[in-house]
Amino acid sequence: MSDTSEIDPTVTAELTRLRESIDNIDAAVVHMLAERFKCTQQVGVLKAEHQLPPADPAREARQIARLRELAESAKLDPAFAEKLLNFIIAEVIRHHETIADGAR
Ligand SMILES: O=C(O)C(=O)C[C@]1(C(=O)O)C=C[C@@H](O)C=C1
Repeated sequence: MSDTSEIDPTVTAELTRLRESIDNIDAAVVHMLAERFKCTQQVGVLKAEHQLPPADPAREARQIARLRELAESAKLDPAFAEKLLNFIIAEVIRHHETIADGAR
């Protein structure tokens, strides 16, 4: 059923409306992530300047616990929220390591 001419126009309109919201949300996610990475880049510079380790497992544990609680109250799968945060943090640590390598 890939031929849209066979789909009920009210269904197509509803699908379009929902996809417009999805596109707006995806744009917001990209902008929020860009802001987050701007902050973490500054953290990376600060850590490199003061010879602090790129990763802070204790901080991560607090972030994960907090995010899992937020996810639960928002009816989002806490395991998914944890995986997403870990994915983002792994990238941040990679950036921190690159900054630290450049400072040596
Ligand atoms: O808060 C820090 O120390 C950071 O470097 C930021 C951040 C994060 O992305 O939130 C990344 C790496 C650390 O292990 C913990 C948290």
